[in-house]
Amino acid sequence: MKYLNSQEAIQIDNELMSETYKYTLSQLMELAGLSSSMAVEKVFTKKEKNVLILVGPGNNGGDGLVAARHLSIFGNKVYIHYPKPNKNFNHLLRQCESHKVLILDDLSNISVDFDVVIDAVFGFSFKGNKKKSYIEKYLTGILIIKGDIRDPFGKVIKFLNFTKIPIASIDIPSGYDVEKGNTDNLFVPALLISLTCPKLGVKNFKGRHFLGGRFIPNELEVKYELNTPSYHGSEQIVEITN
Ligand SMILES: NC(=O)C1=CN([C@@H]2O[C@H](COP(=O)(O)OP(=O)(O)OC[C@H]3O[C@@H](n4cnc5c(N)ncnc54)[C@H](O)[C@@H]3O)[C@@H](O)[C@H]2O)[C@@H](O)CC1
Ligand SMILES: [K+]
Repeated sequence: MKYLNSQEAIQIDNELMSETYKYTLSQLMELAGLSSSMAVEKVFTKKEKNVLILVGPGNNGGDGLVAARHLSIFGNKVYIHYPKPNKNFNHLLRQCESHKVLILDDLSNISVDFDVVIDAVFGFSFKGNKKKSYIEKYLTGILIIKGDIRDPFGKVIKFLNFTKIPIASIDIPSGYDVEKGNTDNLFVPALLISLTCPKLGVKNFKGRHFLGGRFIPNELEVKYELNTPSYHGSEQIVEITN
């Protein structure tokens, strides 16, 4: 199967929503979030789990909001930490609320015993700024997160780095370089749900790895030589084995 570079991931996303293929973002996000929630259910089999979802500012965060709704509908107790709400996704937030998803404002003082934390902070549009963080290291002598992640998300990635709760990442672990991967020695998730196709940065990922987002027309599959594994029957996810 092909592993996408950042340019290809953006290009395929744009093509899906072009005049040729006419998908809307809402449709793609619904399928991305649904498949992510199904992979979490498959791997974390406990009933009525406590699930925490860390929601970022872009479309990866939107996938997280959709997953939150489905996981709640599946019978879990779902909380979201959503420090910078995106007004484009107000409808998704309202749907979460109406499906009893709770909002957790503060990550520093958690009283719930979570079974899994879902990383829906950044996807394929994450940009680190190495130069600035190396200057900071030179000035302070300390380098905790080298990727220069702007707050409030610096704190969220720090939480992922230190937590003992198993992590499930949507599309790519947040803070990883989309092409070079975990160059900053960040957390390693137990589960990864790649959408469309995995990104180059997770080529050496060793945990449970699923492909989701079953929306690629065959013409695009052929054009980009994706060679994705076949989904079975009505399944929305397929496990990738190395
Ligand atoms: N075709 C696909 O595969 C689909 C992808 N979707 C999702 O969309 C994601 C890509 O979404 P977007 O392009 O909106 O971008 P992301 O969700 O990857 O993140 C962009 C946001 O992160 C912020 N950001 C980037 N670098 C930062 C830094 N160093 N510090 C702080 N903030 C930073 C940006 O300001 C922007 O708000 C994919 O990874 C996937 O999860 C789905 O929603 C729909 C279909
Ligand atoms: K992510």
